[in-house]
Amino acid sequence: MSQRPYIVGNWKMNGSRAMLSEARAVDRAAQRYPDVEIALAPPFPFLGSVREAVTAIGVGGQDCHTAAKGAHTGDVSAAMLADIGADFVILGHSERRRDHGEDDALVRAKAEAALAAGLGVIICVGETLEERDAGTAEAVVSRQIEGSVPAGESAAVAASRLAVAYEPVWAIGTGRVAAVEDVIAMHVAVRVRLAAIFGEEAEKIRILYGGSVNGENAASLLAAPGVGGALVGGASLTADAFLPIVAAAAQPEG
Ligand SMILES: O=C(CO)COP(=O)(O)O
Repeated sequence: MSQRPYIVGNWKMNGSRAMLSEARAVDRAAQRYPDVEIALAPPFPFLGSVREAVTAIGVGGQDCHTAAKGAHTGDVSAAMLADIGADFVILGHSERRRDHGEDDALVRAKAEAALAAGLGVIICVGETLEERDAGTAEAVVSRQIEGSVPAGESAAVAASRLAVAYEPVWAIGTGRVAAVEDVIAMHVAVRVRLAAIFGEEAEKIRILYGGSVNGENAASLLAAPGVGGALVGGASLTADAFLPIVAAAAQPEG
């Protein structure tokens, strides 16, 4: 894979202004890892401050609305994210699908809005434990890709600004990381679906793994064929926990 590995910290609904110091520490350390693309997605209230505090890493939101503006109390548009200097947005995370009833069609509409606003997009997919046990994990994830990826985009836009995060729901926040061979198989399934939509440019779309990634398991996950990076939750909340994952991405063979 030609692109740099992409290591993204999703702070979810965690943090305070005090965590700006963690973002600054990650940003300072980023200079040591020019071969890794590093980014953080803080909660909306802190997004602007983090953006102003860092220079070497990307900054993104955790959601956006489908509309550019209007009467949508509590929502944030992709245009607003772009306006404050955000680089990307995470869309369709399983926690939003669960907490806010987001379905594939809505995720796709948000992705279209975000790409139109010039942002990068990370679309999250992943099966539940019941679906994995029933042997339907690949079918579920293929269906999510088909439904939530903006197929009308040009392959060139997808190749440069779209990423997919495979995050098995049962591995998120549980300490139970997926087996490397399962991660490889799922990433192949995602890639096949993306290739059906975008043709050979789909090779360039980064597919990240997410779910209990930490400094110990990152090297073996990131060395797996087809794994273009990691979407990290709990271990992204401090620079001390996050930077070993970045270091593993710089030398994935460990
Ligand atoms: O959901 C995740 C990232 O988006 C993964 O969270 P954890 O790393 O806490 O398991």
